[in-house]
Amino acid sequence: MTYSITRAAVVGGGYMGGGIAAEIAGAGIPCVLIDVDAATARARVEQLREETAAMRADGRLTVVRAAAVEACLTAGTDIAADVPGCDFVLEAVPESLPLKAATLAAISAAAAPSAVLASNTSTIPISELSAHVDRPERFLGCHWMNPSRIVPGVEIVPTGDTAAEAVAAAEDFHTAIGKRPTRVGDVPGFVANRLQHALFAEALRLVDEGVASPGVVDEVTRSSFGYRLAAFGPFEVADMAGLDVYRACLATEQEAYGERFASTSLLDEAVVRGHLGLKSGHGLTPLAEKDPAEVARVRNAYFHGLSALLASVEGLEDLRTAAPHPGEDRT
Ligand SMILES: NC(=O)c1ccc[n+]([C@@H]2O[C@H](COP(=O)([O-])OP(=O)(O)OC[C@H]3O[C@@H](n4cnc5c(N)ncnc54)[C@H](O)[C@@H]3O)[C@@H](O)[C@H]2O)c1
Repeated sequence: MTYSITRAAVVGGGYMGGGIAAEIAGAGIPCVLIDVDAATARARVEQLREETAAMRADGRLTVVRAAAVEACLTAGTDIAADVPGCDFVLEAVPESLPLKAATLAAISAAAAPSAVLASNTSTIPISELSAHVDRPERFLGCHWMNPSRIVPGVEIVPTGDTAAEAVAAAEDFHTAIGKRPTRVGDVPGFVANRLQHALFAEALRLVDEGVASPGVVDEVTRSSFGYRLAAFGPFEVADMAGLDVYRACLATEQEAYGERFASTSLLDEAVVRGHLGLKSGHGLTPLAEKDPAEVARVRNAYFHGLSALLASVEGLEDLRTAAPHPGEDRT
């Protein structure tokens, strides 16, 4: 039987937890927000209600969703009082192992045995946290992305102990509230942050080596490969560019920068078999098997749409213009 989530709690109502609680409530599921104390939770819920009204006024939220936030989002008192009646409890306190361990232990002690418990940790392996809950079979990672009220992706991270039913419940729940859950393995940083942080670590090295300033790294990223990433993932991009091309590029970079740029057997074997991506009709993703003209048409439609969108977003360029420091005379 499918596990039904009819009442949820989010513990830690900060930047992420507040938005997550509002999203759950916006889908019509009663959600209680718990923070360090009742007054903090009340203030945060009030702020989320104001944010919801502003989003509604801007046309970025439907009347139904805004009304659901109003009706379903409440401020809690504490874990012991509010967690027992919930089927799903998400921990979203700051990224500190001891703090998360203590919070999860308190949640676990208060929760019904059948409740699904989750952590929104960005990088801590879920198996390290699962030692602090009584029922590891009901515990997993549910990693939302920032800003949580808009970005659809949620990484679902089971451990070796998580029961299949709890994983299915978390996936069904996130789908039902309008998110795009994706199951991934339990490693530090999971998939999203391991990729993001690899990019950031390399960006730091480029600046450190004097190759480019932070502003130049950002501009190159935005104006080149960053353009693609909302529509095409790295494997699809490689299939479009040519897997032999990517392998040759990696070989040059491996020679210069070492093992972190090494190819793997997945890419090597594809190239040896002549599976070079779109140009050979076989690659690492279904996109490689599509009609190249159709891929180009869809890709270009997306690029043109993105160009128009970027040009239409008011204030975007202002974010990149250095503002005078308070008291600084720029006249
Ligand atoms: N900020 C991001 O972009 C982002 C994105 C994805 C995931 N995350 C993860 O989400 C989690 C929360 O991050 P954040 O950015 O929302 O942090 P935050 O500092 O904005 O919010 C943390 C909240 O937890 C509350 N809190 C602290 N101790 C508590 C306790 N003992 N009991 C209850 N509440 C407590 C704080 O008062 C605060 O409201 C972290 O694990 C972080 O890594 C963050």
